[in-house]
Amino acid sequence: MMTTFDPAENLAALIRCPSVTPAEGGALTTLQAMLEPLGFKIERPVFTEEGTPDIENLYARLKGTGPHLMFAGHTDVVPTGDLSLWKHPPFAAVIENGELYGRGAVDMKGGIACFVAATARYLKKFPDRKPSISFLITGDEEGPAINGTDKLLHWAKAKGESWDASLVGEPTNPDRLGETIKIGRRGSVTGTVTVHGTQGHVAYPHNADNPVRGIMALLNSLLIPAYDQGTENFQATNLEITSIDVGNPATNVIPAKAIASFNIRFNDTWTADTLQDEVTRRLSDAAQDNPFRQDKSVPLHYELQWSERPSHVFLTRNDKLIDSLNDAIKAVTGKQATLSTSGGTSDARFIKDYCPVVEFGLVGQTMHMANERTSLQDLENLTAIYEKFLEGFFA
Ligand SMILES: N[C@@H](CCC[C@H](NC(=O)CCC(=O)O)C(=O)O)C(=O)O
Ligand SMILES: [Zn+2]
Ligand SMILES: [Zn+2]
Repeated sequence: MMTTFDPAENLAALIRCPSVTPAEGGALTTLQAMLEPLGFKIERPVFTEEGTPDIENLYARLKGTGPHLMFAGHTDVVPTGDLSLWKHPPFAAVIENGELYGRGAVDMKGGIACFVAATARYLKKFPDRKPSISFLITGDEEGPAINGTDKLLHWAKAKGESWDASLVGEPTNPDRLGETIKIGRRGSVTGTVTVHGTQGHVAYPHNADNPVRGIMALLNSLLIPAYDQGTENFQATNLEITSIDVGNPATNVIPAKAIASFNIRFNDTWTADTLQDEVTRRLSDAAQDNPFRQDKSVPLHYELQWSERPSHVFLTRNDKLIDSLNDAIKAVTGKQATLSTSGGTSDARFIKDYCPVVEFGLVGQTMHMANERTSLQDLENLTAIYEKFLEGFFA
């Protein structure tokens, strides 16, 4: 039987499972082995959808009386990237100088490890209480997120489950534990622009049509002017160009086409639809008025494609939940957390339709990077915060 009181041991066991989306990698089995001895009943539904990988998920349920708290998160992790950049192998869970290294250490196997340790400690401290707790954990958050939390919530509700509150353990703190609670997230859309030109000799550009000249003006129009100045609850909308590709190894050939991808994180000035309309309009205007193209008699030939389903902007602010979480944070760290909607999106966007939800986890500085790591002290403190939160929730 696993001992689950130590968050660092829990995290090390989870990190040793190479669960890069969509692989389960043993992570859910390891979590199951931690939760079963605590009295949880475990189910492992697999969801499928054409065109996406099958995904394993886990729903663990401790039936009790009173309100029902859902701990939510994901065991899948992003790829390691270049292994030579890692000080320690990404799935070895090495501890050095009080820090535990490994892919998923903060995003977000660390949060799950602390959920488990806090629950184990709480149950030991109050053996006569019968709290109602569930773990809703997916293996598809970092990927398309189609066979994960969204379907798991629907599946559990269809079985008669309902929740009074949810705590998501994503790494919400930028620098220090206790700084930030997330109360919503920006939206996200991803697009690709392809400009078709005419390949030719670089010394005879009049016989060719250079698509790089075309795409420069299109991309410029996507960056300037700014989309907005930010709103009460959200940062300004931001577009990042993530790739520009012409597939051209030669220095004396004008390429036939240029392809660029971009991602926009947007605030509540926009919906995904209105933002996509704005992008379409900007591209159309820039295609007609392009200072870089020499022969403007031929219209610029380009196409725009949207990839993935958009993530919508949302707010989850629930003052009662925030106050009780802040009480726990203050008791452990002495800090009063500020409320934020910055950073990436999260599965709270699905949970908010079922119950009040709040997000709080480790320090996220190294998430998705080489040498992802967390301090052991933060793991202890986060466990203490979650335990205090449980005490308040079930008081
Ligand atoms: N591609 C997926 C969702 C991807 C979610 C991902 N979230 C994070 O990295 C969390 C970071 C944070 O907590 O700030 C993202 O924002 O890209 C989909 O579209 O469904
Ligand atoms: Zn995450
Ligand atoms: Zn992530």
